[in-house]
Amino acid sequence: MSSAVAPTPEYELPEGYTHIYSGKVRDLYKTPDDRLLFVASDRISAYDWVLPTPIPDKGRILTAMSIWWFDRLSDLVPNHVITTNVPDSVARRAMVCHRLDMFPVECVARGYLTGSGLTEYQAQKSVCGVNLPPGLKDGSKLPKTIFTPATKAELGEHDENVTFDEVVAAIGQDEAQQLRRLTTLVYDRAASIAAERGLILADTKLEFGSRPDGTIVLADEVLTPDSSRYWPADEWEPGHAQPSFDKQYVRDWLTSPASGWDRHSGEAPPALPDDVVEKTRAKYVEAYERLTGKRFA
Ligand SMILES: CCOC(=O)Cn1cc(-c2ncnc(N)c2C#N)cn1
Repeated sequence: MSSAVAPTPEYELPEGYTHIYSGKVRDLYKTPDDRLLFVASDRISAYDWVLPTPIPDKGRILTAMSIWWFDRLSDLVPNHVITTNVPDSVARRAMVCHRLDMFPVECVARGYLTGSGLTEYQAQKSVCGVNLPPGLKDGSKLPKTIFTPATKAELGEHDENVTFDEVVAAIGQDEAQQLRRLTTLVYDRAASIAAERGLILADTKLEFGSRPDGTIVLADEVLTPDSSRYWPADEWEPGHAQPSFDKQYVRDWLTSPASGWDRHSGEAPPALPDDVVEKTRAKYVEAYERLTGKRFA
C-alpha cells in the first residue's frame, strides 16, 4: 500500500479500546480508562511506502529499545510511559501512555549532515535557519549538534523543515527554547552512549507534549531506527550516503533488478524475499543488543 493510505491495524484488542490513529508503522488507541495505547507493528516502510512484508518482532524490538532509552533519559526529562502491562495480543510491542497536549513540532536534532538537512544546506548553506560552515558533505559530522525542527506532515507527506523563529511563532518563546534545549540534550546523551557501542547516531526525531500543569514530557517512541538514523561507526565515510544500519538490505534489494520494481514508477513495491526479511530482523536484534547489552529474547 502506498504511504498515503493508513494501514489497517493487525492486532485485535479487547472491548473498550478505540482505534484513534495509524501511522505507517504504528497505531494509537484510546484505552478503557482514557489513556493511550501506543502499538509498534512489524510493518516496515521504505521509499515512502509501507512494504507488504512484515519484519517479525520489529515492533517488539523497537518498543524494548524505546523503553530502554526512556529509562536512560529520565533524569533529563520525564516521559509519557505509564506501563508496559498491555493486552496479550500486543504483548511487548505496546506501551500505555499518559494523554498529553502534543506540541505541533517534530523536534529533530542532528549531529551529522544528511537527508533533508543536506539538501537544504546544499541550496543555502544553512538548515532551518542555522548557518553551517562551507565544505560539508553527505555524512559530515557537524561542528555542534543543531536543532532542526519540522512541521508534522499528513500521512504520506514529508515533514517540512521550519526555523526556530517559526516554532516560537507557533508555541511561544519559552516553550520553543525548552524544546530546543531538551532535544539537543537528549540527542547528545544518546549519541554519546551509541558511540560507546560503535554506532553513530546521525540524527533523531523526538515528540514532546505537556501535562495540564505545563510540564514538558518526552512522548512518542524515542531513539529507534524508525525515528533516528543509526550508522555503523566503522563504515562511516563522509561524501556519500551512509549505509542505514537497519534498512540497507531492504533498500538494496528493492533497488536491485531482482525486485523487478522501479521506485519512481508509482507502483507499490513487491513482497520481500525471506532472506531479506531474516537479515533485516537480525539487524534490528543487533541494534538492540549492541545498544542495551541485553539479549533480545
Ligand atoms: C501512531 C503513533 O502516534 C504518532 O505517530 C504521533 N502521536 C502521538 C500522540 C500523542 N497524543 C497524546 N498523548 C501522547 N502521549 C501522544 C504520544 N506519543 C498523538 N499522535
